[in-house]
Amino acid sequence: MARHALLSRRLLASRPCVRAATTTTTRRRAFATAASSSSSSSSSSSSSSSAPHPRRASDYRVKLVEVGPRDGLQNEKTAVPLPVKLDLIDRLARAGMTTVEAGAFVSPKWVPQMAGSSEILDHLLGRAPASAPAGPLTYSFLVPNLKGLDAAVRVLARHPDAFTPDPLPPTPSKPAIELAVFAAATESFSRANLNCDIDTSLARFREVIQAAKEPAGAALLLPPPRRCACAPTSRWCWAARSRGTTWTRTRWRASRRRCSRRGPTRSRWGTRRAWARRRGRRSCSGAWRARGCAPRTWPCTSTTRTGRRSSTRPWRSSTGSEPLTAAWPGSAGARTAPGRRATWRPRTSCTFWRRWGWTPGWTWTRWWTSGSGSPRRLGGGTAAWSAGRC
Ligand SMILES: CC(C)(COP(=O)([O-])OP(=O)([O-])OC[C@H]1O[C@@H](n2cnc3c(N)ncnc32)[C@H](O)[C@@H]1OP(=O)([O-])[O-])[C@@H](O)C(=O)NCCC(=O)NCCSC(=O)C[C@@](C)(O)CC(=O)[O-]
Repeated sequence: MARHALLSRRLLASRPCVRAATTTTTRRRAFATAASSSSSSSSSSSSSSSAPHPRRASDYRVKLVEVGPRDGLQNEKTAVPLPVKLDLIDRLARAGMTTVEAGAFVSPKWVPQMAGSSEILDHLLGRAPASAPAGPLTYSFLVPNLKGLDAAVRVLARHPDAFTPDPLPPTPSKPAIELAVFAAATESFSRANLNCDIDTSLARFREVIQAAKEPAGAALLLPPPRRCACAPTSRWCWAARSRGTTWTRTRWRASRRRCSRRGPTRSRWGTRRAWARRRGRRSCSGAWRARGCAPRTWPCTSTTRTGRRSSTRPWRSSTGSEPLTAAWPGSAGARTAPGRRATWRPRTSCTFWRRWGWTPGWTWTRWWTSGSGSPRRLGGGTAAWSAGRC
């Protein structure tokens, strides 16, 4: 499944007018990282090939974001009833996920499956604490523009005391709510996905963030970028990054023109590498830094060994200046969609993280026993979905 990854930044919804010190600090740190790296990349000095940044244990933090209820279900052709979606979200929480992307405040004409995201957020905030999942949770929702932000803030304003304001950690009875804006790295995907070009989507990005800073209404803060990745050719980007390719704003623009003009025609790894070599082996991570975001999450969406090896490359070669977090879509949700294979089977994911010394905080057994992965055990089961009985 050819997946384009998207840049998305996380907006944390917090109680109206509560400012989040940690997020601001983190935000400064994230932008400082971005600023310092963009200044170093613009000087295109060889400083980047200087001694790698000493690794710290904290650099090996991996935050797994389960996006199944959004990315997995948004592709469903038949309408998935609200109880089934809520059941999936709760089962993923019981499986030990700490951040679950539960919906998207987008146009129902574009993504009909996400039409009920307001109800989902309403339910998650309005239910009795007794029925809340066992552990602290962050629920994340995509927001593409002001209209989506407005819809989300309306729900949040109805439950001002039902969620934990940033930067306080979520508690079992008070989840954290995260709103993510997202843009694409290629013009074609931006038009297909957001009906606008990248610059317009980034302008919308800016509008949403400025609106979020309005004193009135829920204070939405811009925390460090949560998800940042590259064009369809991201795998060769990671390879180039590991060779310490530096990046300048002009190079990024030139490469983006090339990227948007001609991506690799075939998806074979070798072709992409040759394509990348002919085009100067650009690394996208510097490009995103040049745009003011430090790559924090590399979606691992490849099931091939090459893909897995290349997706670990940034972690091996990372200067350690920013903790990388990993998000991979649909490990649970995609399996739940009948007939659709997960981009990464959860068992593979578990083994993969353990091999790299990370503990994903959930186990394959807990995931499976929670029933997140078997359509038959969700809500009324697949048959009910197709029959629309639920
Ligand atoms: C962004 C828009 C809305 C622009 O779409 P547009 O048509 O340019 O927007 P518009 O302003 O012209 O509005 C068109 C209609 O949508 C309504 N509208 C406008 N905005 C909203 C909103 N926020 N919520 C609800 N309704 C909205 C608006 O009110 C209007 O309704 P009408 O007046 O015609 O009745 C549209 O392109 C859209 O919704 N796109 C969907 C994007 C999306 O959700 N894509 C899937 C997620 S990204 C993904 O899956 C990849 C990822 C992240 O998973 C990465 C990976 O997997 O690797």
